[in-house]
Amino acid sequence: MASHPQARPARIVEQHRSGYRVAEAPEQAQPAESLPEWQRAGSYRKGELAPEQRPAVGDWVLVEGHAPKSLRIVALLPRRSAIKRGAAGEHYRQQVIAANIDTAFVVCGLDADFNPRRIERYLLLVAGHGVQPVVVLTKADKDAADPETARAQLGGLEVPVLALNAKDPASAALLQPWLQPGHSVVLVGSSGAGKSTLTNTLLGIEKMKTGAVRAHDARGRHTTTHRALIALPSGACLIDTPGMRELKPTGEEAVAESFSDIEALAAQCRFRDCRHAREPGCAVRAAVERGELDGRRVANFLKLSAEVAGAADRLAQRLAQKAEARTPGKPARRPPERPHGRR
Ligand SMILES: Nc1nc2c(ncn2[C@@H]2O[C@H](COP(=O)(O)OP(=O)(O)OP(=O)(O)O)[C@@H](O)[C@H]2O)c(=O)[nH]1
Ligand SMILES: [Zn+2]
Repeated sequence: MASHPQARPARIVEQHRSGYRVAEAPEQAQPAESLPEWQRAGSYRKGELAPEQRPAVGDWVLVEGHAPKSLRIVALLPRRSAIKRGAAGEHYRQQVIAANIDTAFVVCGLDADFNPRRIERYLLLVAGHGVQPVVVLTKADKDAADPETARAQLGGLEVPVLALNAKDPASAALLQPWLQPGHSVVLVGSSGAGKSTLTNTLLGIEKMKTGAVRAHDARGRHTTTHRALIALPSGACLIDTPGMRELKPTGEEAVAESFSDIEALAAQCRFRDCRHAREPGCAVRAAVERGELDGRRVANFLKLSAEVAGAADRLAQRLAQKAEARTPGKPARRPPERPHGRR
């Protein structure tokens, strides 16, 4: 504020390829011009602003001027929390899904789309930084829905698991504890899970387009195409996101927190570096054999741990390269013949 005395705070409510929409009050979304360094989309090269350093939906910014002609963003304010994933592609990159979030609803249908392993992956990505995850199982009204079996398959989770009919306001009212005034909630989940249906029900009007799902696998058709922050009548802010096909970790996730049941058992394994495969005295495998722990959850824990460790290595490499590029007196680009990783 000191460097922009005329500026006013506003929140990013939509992010498009062509730019941002910001709001200074509910229902007041306006297109705003952004800083030139945020507009250079496309390939992220060394020295350029990384995608996670640009504003995302939910971010607070400072704006000057007035819509429709001269409203412009002059600064990005520090984030309280951010939900991120690893971006698709060869180079290490992060993508911010939503910023300044209190709660993440991980939405999954109680139909052919129900997949406990995918829910575990979502939970791993959204947890941490003060974001509280809640599993929301939709389509509980369908004949084939079996919330109790679904809950049993999610055994071990230490997060609330709710089953509801996203089309029914009375049923969606189960979510009210997380939709208090001033709270920000993001909806994540695969296409067709019912995120837009839930948004419309909570809003009381058909604001978001919803799509029919394919009968054979209950997958949706990616009806939602961009992220948007919506002010709910309850006073909460809700961010709907398009279904994500790929959910890569960034390397910053706390696997131990998402799988605290397995971590607690692992502390009792005979070997401290037990990989819970064939080692004698493995407490994790013993729990699986006693039927107290789902072997598929353990397999997913090992898979996700390896993915997070791999991403963490790539992140460390990127940070080292950046630090080197910033060292004064050194050329920003290394000659190609220098051996990789040397400082
Ligand atoms: N019976 C029933 N149908 C639901 C429920 N939730 C969603 N549906 C239906 O499932 C289909 C997909 O719902 P959407 O809300 O479009 O799904 P989405 O998660 O927003 O999907 P994307 O926008 O593609 O990411 C629609 O036909 C909804 O009517 C529910 O709780 N009960
Ligand atoms: Zn073990």
